[in-house]
Amino acid sequence: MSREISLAEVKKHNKANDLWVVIEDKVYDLTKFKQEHPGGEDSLISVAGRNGTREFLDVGHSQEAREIMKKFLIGNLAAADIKKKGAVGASPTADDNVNANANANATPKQCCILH
Ligand code: HEM
Repeated sequence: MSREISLAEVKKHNKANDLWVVIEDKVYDLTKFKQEHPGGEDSLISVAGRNGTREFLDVGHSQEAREIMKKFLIGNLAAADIKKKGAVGASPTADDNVNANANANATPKQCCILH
């Protein structure tokens, strides 16, 4: 179950009879589940082909619901699409800093006599 699926791919499955949803960076095929969903078909159709994490969490789904959803997991949201979502306020990681320092040490100091 480690298939990577892009958001663009998820968007193609945005219909009642072809219904994929992203929840917490995982992709679910809920086409067959929608008739069984205690919250009704319409709620799932309303998030078809997109990220439904907020809607899913707003309901406060039970642990039982979380068990059921595992059966419909088809893959993980592609890393590139996860990053896009969380890009706000991004700061350099510790690794970036280590590399920056390493480079600073490795590179001879520039002469500023012309500036
Ligand atoms: C794989 C995904 C999902 C599964 C397995 C699932 C399962 C369930 C289950 C078992 C319940 C009964 C209450 C509970 O046990 O929490 C429920 C209720 C409900 N679900 Fe979902 N659900 C899923 C996704 C969603 C999404 C994406 C939405 C909204 C867009 C949604 C909206 C609702 C609503 C509105 C209820 C009714 C809550 C109530 O009656 O108070 N569900 N769901």
